[in-house]
Amino acid sequence: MKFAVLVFPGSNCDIDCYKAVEDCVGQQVDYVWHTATDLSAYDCILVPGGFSYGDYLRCGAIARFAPVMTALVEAINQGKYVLGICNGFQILTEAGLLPGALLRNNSLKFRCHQASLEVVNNENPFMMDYAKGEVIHIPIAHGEGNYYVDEATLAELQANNQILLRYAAGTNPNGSLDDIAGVCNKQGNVVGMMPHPERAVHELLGSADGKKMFTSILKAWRNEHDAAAIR
Ligand SMILES: NC(=O)CC[C@H](N)C(=O)O
Repeated sequence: MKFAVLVFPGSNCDIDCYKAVEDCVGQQVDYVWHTATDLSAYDCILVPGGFSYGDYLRCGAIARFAPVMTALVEAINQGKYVLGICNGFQILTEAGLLPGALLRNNSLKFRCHQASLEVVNNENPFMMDYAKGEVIHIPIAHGEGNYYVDEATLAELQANNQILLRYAAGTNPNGSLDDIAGVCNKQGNVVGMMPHPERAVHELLGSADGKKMFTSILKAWRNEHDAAAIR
């Protein structure tokens, strides 16, 4: 399985994502610059956190126009796996690849601390190794993580089981609607989340709870490919 980590001017979690792939699943991984126009070599594309284009206009609002985004849409349409983390999540919503928008935290402060999350859906390919209802600890670090969707879209997300992660009851750090910390698209191959699983891949970092996102996606990819080989 081959991973890509997209790099925009201002990305600052690209190295963490790269190392997390190496450490958690030992698979091939490349950095892919925002000007790239071909992602056909990759099975899973990580859109890392940071401050792409300095967060000017709005977080993710400029990155969505980068040349690599056309290739990303193609990859998504081919069913490849995409995980947007923090600024990556913001970029995916700005690009219309995930529903909703990330508004300023209701505190108007940048929040940077360990967060407790509840696994809402473990049927998604990125979530298979977690148990449904499990509480996990993954850090957050954002100023604009306040997830918002209109009422009709929220009902759709709930009905389609597209909410993957919620902040544990009473711990919502940013005002997100319905305590939402992570969602997927209707097809399930595109996931966006504000917490940083790549920063929680070893006990030495304070938690290893993010590791299963990487092991899950490898397992999902292998299952899919074994099934294809049998057919
Ligand atoms: N860690 C991040 O990716 C931060 C995202 C964005 N710059 C924010 O502050 O909301």
